[in-house]
Amino acid sequence: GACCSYRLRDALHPLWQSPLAIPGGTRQSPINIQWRDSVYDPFLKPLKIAYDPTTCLHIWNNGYSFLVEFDDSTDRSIIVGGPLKNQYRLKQFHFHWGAINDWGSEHTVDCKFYPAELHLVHWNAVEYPSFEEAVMEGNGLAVIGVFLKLGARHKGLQTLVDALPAVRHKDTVIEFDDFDPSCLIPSCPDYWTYAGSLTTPPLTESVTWIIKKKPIEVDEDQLEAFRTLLFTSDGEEERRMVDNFRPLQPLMNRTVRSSFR
Ligand SMILES: NS(=O)(=O)c1ccc2oc(NC(=O)c3ccccc3)nc2c1
Ligand SMILES: [Zn+2]
Repeated sequence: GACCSYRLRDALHPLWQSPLAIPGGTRQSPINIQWRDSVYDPFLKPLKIAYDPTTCLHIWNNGYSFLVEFDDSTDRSIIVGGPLKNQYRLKQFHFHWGAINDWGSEHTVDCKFYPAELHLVHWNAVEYPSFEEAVMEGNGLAVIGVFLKLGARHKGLQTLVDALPAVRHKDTVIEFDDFDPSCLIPSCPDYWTYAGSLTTPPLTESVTWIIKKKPIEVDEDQLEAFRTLLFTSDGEEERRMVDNFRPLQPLMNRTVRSSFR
């Protein structure tokens, strides 16, 4: 493959005892985005993002990452347009990161890792009654991926970082309200999009991925704050929450489209 031997790394990857391949898996994520192989699609619309900060509920450490969850009982926080035929409701957002700045993202661009990657997870509430139903359907989910790169301190991220000590251990949760995650999304409209899957169990092939071309900048202290979280519960032997990203998966019979020339 372009950057690495997928299967073996996936099968051996400590974090996910995933089978060598998902039975019949033809659209697994993450993937390497080879810029020159992506195909400009002039019919792709701009992505419209409309989040209501009052739908923000809480932050919790689920033992894989830390998630900020939203009230998805109405259409108050949605995305529409882009490659999507329906509007999708925001369910949660979370991050993936490395032990050091040389790696951490799930997707790569021309085989380059970023130190972290943000995922904003949405579900198709037009066609399905719940997230749990949508997660089983090919067009059930839409995840916006945003790369984080080392640079200037990110003011919007800092409110999140300040809350992390309270969710250091697995299965801890704190109330978190009035946060608008659109402050974490670059204003540049350019994105790549492809048909993929969840990158942690259940690994279902239900995700339309929308990967922003431009990264956001965060500083070293903010990345280090992510690395103070733990995979383990209070009282267990501490294991630092780092390298919570899945190995690259084969592109197989897929094309990555770009919204930009
Ligand atoms: N790295 S990923 O591909 O974005 C990814 C991977 C696996 C995921 O499982 C869930 N489940 C919920 O959010 C959920 C939240 C509340 C209730 C039920 C499910 N979201 C995921 C996103
Ligand atoms: Zn993720």
